[in-house]
Amino acid sequence: MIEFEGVGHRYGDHAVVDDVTLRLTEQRIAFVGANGSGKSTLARMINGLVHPTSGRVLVDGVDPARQGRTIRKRVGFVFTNPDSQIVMPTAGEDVAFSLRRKGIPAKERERRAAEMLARYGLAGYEEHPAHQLSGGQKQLLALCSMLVLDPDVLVCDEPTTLLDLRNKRRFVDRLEQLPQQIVLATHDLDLLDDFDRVVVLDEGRVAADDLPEPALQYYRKLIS
Ligand SMILES: Nc1ncnc2c1ncn2[C@@H]1O[C@H](COP(=O)(O)OP(=O)(O)OP(=O)(O)O)[C@@H](O)[C@H]1O
Repeated sequence: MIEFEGVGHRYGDHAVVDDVTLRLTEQRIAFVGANGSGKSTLARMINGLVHPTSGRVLVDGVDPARQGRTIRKRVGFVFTNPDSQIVMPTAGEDVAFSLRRKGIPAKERERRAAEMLARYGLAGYEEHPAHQLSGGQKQLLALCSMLVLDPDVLVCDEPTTLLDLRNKRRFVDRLEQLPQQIVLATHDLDLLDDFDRVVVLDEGRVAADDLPEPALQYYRKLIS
């Protein structure tokens, strides 16, 4: 369970998140809101990339602001731009690199990397230069490199912005099949029909928190 308890965040005098209290127990949760409404800031707090300036966040009782290393083993984060996440020259090496601290022999790391790539539509791409993959393939590679670590929770910050419509759909279909709890910050409202819960943010506050249909209806009115 992910808990936000009276969470606020300020940059200087500017409050970008203001008194957010949420208990997130559902499997598929989305944060939506206008540009600058605080989606990324909240999402980043779940794995300790950003710390609250007031209140606290707990993930299964662990505070990411205090136990960042522990939390990052349990919470995987997929960024908007996969180039910021891809660190190795080839796709296979990139996925295998994630496993470097697990004490797994090199051959087994390679095998697991190939298996993960195959599962996400990148079979045979082990030797492919990672930076020559298409935008959509890079998104999938970033996802593979995260999922190979088998996190409990997956936080995705606008992971579909570089994808065409078909790949957006595919990406979200794949997310939906995962056993992990997923928190997705997104502007792609059409992808959220099957989500369990949509939290609408407005100027750093929770403006609506509901099933996708009523929450998105509220949001569309808010921005019209
Ligand atoms: N490092 C920073 N320093 C100062 N202000 C920041 C910093 N990071 C974010 N902000 C501000 O915090 C506010 C919320 O930003 P955030 O990225 O959480 O919004 P968002 O809802 O994810 O927006 P978008 O949809 O544009 O990605 C914005 O006004 C942004 O300018």
